[in-house]
Amino acid sequence: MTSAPLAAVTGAEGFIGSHLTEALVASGHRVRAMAQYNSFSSYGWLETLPSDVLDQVEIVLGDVRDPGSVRGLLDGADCAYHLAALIAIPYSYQAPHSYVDTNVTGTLNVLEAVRALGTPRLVHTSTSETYGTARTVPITEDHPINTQSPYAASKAGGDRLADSYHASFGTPVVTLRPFNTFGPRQSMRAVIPTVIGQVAAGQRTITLGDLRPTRDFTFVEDTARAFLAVGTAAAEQVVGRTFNAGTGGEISVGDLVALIGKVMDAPLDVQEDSARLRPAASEVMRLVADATRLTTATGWRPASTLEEGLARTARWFTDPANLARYKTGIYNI
Ligand SMILES: C[C@H]1O[C@H](OP(=O)(O)OP(=O)(O)OC[C@H]2O[C@@H](n3cnc4c(=O)[nH]c(N)nc43)[C@H](O)[C@@H]2O)[C@@H](O)[C@@H](O)C1=O
Repeated sequence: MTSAPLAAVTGAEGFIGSHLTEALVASGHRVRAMAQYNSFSSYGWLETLPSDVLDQVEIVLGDVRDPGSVRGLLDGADCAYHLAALIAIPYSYQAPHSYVDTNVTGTLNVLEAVRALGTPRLVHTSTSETYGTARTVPITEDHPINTQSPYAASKAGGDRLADSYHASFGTPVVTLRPFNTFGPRQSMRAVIPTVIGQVAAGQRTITLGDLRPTRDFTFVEDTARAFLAVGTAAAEQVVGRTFNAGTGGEISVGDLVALIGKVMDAPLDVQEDSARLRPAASEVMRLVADATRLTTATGWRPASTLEEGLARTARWFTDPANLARYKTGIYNI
């Protein structure tokens, strides 16, 4: 009897990582999940997954900045999914060294472990932010890279390392470039949970930063399925390639607020807080995915409309049990 394939996941305790862990288990994988040690001794969102999922998950403490723990995580894995990253764009203006340590050196450590161990496949996580403000929409993978924040630069640095390892050593890496992912368990600092939280608290005037940027908001279960699709597709379809993952839909932040109001049955006004504005040349004004390459190679298509995803997200964030978890602070990852 052959045992279930083993997937090693960095960042498994985070927002997208925890959904990917569930999707991997549902599709018959065992998961070895790296959780970062912190003084709360928490395994982040992994702790909240149902026990029939956790039965298939081995949690190991580690940190992508530590080459030894990355190697231990990947040892014997059939596929590695590298999602651990610092992700908040505004904080990257304050602490750029931390972003390079985790997002660039951390990725280098994963690539080195894959090379040393001969891991059959690595799925590396990029971001739509690497494109900067779109010159043409929808954005294909051939769009120029234009990094407008230290965060985007650190992610592009990891992407370039991944490309160079494929070219130099034949490392079997696939790069997935998710557009704005949202859903249950997202950090309360992201725009959709911010608005839902304000509405749930009874506010009808919503205070945000810039209302003009447009984004392609993609429901987290669709993003998780995109990871699984590139992790399991035939090697010749995906290895050495970069794939956008997004719906192709476009909505401004201002119109998004109105849509959340519709979904939550609460007519909303919106006001701008200048303290929340990003430096003007750093804000990415337009991001919309062309995911044709991913659909052609793997058959992936988004299953949720924005409205359906928002409704599920609003239901989750208005459940007091879920909100209470954020009060500890340790789930804000
Ligand atoms: C793809 C990308 O996705 C995420 O980055 P994000 O785009 O910052 O995500 P978000 O959903 O919080 O913002 C969407 C838009 O909304 C604008 N916006 C206005 N006013 C507020 C506001 O008050 N709060 C927030 N959070 N955003 C605001 C903000 O300026 C931006 O234009 C990260 O996961 C990142 O890791 C990543 O890679």
